[in-house]
Amino acid sequence: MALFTLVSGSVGVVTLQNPPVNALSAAVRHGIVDMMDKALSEPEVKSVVICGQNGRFCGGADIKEFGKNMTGPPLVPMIHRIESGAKPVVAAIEGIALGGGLELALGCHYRIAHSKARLGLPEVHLGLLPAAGGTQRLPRLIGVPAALELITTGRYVTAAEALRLGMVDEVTDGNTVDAAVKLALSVAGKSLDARRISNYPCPQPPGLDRFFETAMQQVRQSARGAMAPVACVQALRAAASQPYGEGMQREKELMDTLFHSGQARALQYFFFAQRAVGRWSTPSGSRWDSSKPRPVHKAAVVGLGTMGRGITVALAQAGLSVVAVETHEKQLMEARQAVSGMLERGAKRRGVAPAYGKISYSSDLLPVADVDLVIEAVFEDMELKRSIFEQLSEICKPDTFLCTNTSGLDIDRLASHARNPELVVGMHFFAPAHVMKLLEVVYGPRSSPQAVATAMLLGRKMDKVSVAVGNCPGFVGNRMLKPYLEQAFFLLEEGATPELVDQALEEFGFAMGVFRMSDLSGLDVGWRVRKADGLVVAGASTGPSARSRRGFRYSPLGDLLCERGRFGQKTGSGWYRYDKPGGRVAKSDPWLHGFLEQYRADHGLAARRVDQQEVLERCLYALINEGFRILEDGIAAGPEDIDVIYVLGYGWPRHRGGPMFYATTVGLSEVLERLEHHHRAHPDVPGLQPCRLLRKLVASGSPPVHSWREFIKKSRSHL
Ligand SMILES: CCCCCC/C=C/CC(=O)SCCNC(=O)CCNC(=O)[C@H](O)C(C)(C)COP(=O)(O)OP(=O)(O)OC[C@H]1O[C@@H](n2cnc3c(N)ncnc32)[C@H](O)[C@@H]1OP(=O)(O)O
Repeated sequence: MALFTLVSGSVGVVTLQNPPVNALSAAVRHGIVDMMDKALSEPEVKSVVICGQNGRFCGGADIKEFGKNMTGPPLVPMIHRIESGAKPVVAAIEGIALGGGLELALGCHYRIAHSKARLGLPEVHLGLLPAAGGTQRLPRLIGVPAALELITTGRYVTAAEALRLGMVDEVTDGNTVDAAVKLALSVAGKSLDARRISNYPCPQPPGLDRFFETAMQQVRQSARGAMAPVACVQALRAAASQPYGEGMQREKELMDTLFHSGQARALQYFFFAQRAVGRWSTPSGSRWDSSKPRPVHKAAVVGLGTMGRGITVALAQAGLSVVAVETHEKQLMEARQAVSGMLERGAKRRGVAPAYGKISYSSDLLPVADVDLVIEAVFEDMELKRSIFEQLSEICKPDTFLCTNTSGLDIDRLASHARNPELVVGMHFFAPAHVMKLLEVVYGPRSSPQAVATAMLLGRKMDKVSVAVGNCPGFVGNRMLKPYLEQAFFLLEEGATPELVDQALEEFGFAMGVFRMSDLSGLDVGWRVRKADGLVVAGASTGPSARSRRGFRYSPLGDLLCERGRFGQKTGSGWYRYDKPGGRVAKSDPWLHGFLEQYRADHGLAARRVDQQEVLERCLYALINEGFRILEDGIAAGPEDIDVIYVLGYGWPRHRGGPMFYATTVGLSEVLERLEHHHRAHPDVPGLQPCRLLRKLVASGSPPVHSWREFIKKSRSHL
């Protein structure tokens, strides 16, 4: 909806009304068209201001309408009517002007922004491009290179940057609508010829062809198979090389393809999934809307290794006072220096002062006595963590929340060493913790709803997407990683190479294949876990038991590399070789290939041809199958939780929506059939045995992903 009011006798103010973000739903578009007709036709109206209700200009097209039958006036002619009208129109931008909202503002003749407003064209994150003239007007206004950067990244800019770039005419700290009315009064009756952006020539970057070739190369490289960024470059190229009308036609053609694509569906699903995870629930009935978080003003981080440092920075940047504890003096000094550097770089990027003063450092635990919440981030060792929890229980206030950054240890066991087990939750961050968006909040059977709610909110404050998950070995992310890694090892035994497996996964869209990733994070991490699980048998053996544990197939390949000191990048060799310890560029390693051949010979394994499709099916479907088990077990409440964890924490390509969404695009019955096929070929691999929930979903006609939560709830008692 849109409201019309006449202000100061001659300014028509059109207010968009569609909480919470004044998205351009069909009703809003109808409202704008009607109110603009009124403003342009009524003689007493000399100029117009467009603004949004509740301090938010406009969040763009209504994403909830996509994928449905689109009705109502289309955006392009609506914006054209505003631009070509005879009366000056001023956009009063408060809060946000995003996507179609910014395109609407670009169709206005003047733009005033509040100093706290953010502007951007984020369509690329939804698998789209700004197709209401954004790709044609923005480069005409701010130049091709700046427009290209904003449109291909979807980055939001502050009002100050928008002013510098020339996107807005004025920035105000005061009342934006009042300032816009004042401007509207002053420009009434003046010529609009120089204010219609579509009439501007598009400034040509020098060496047009070369410029776009380079841009296209860079975008293709970072897009990892996503179509929208590529289409954005194509639309910008049309803006730079064709008249406005033809550019608009090209924009439309590109949008028509994107709008109906599977990638757009996946990315739009993911947009809502990131928000859905905030509405968490647990099997015991705790819920986001009935659990009140407690305020956290002061927090402590215990253990200042890589994770602890990142967590300290993220807490300080969120405005909390932090006590950072490291008992080894030398490491404390190093950590202090590293944290200061991270704060400085972060502050520079965000254009604010570094939050040095928020952090106090200590080599003992005593200063944590008055904090509201502690995050323990020491070495992944249950005994060590147990002893810290016991000490914290003595030192801290009785109501202090005790959180652990474990990536897989038993939260409930740790809680049993705390004075108040109900105040214990896991806060599993991902490295680097001040950068990565994901936080797994792990609740044990004794965690109170308030502890979960507090950790979830704290994560949001730290600019993370928090996902609540239940307690089990590996939680959600690492638990699903296990069958994925296992399949990759088995494929090597059967004839594949790390290069072949990684190439298949990277072409699928992963930032890194499984072996390059394993080299980066360190092979010793998994080795330690397998040792703790009693799976590692020292020394190479070739008997029938060498490749079997507890009656199931097991590959000792990772263990054998670790025994040889090949821990990955840090030691200069792992599944690949590197120039030096700490080197980053993975090179194919002839030693490794020889080692695999010898291994197969020792174990009587005949190498066979493994193709990319088999790599994807074995690795990804095994991972997805574990995802279904996690849903079945109630460890994650819905598929959105799993998908958010995998995209934000494990490099799953966003344009494929996450593993559970991806399964729906393949077809659940196809996933089931291929798992059955691979399980028949490898009956000693339980990870390939389709789980009951998957079978049940297929038997029920493969209902859409958004209905799984309800489906699981209803069928849990029968599973
Ligand atoms: C073939 C021709 C077709 C023509 C199609 C025309 C295409 C037009 C291009 C576009 O405009 S696409 C949309 C571009 N806009 C965006 O991508 C905005 C995305 N939103 C955000 O970045 C944030 O939501 C925000 C606006 C900055 C607000 O952030 P905040 O943290 O304050 O709140 P949220 O929890 O994110 O959102 C609150 C609530 O609002 C819902 N929502 C947000 N934006 C939209 C939107 N554009 N359409 C519909 N709904 C929106 C969001 O989902 C939350 O609701 P929920 O119920 O919790 O999910």
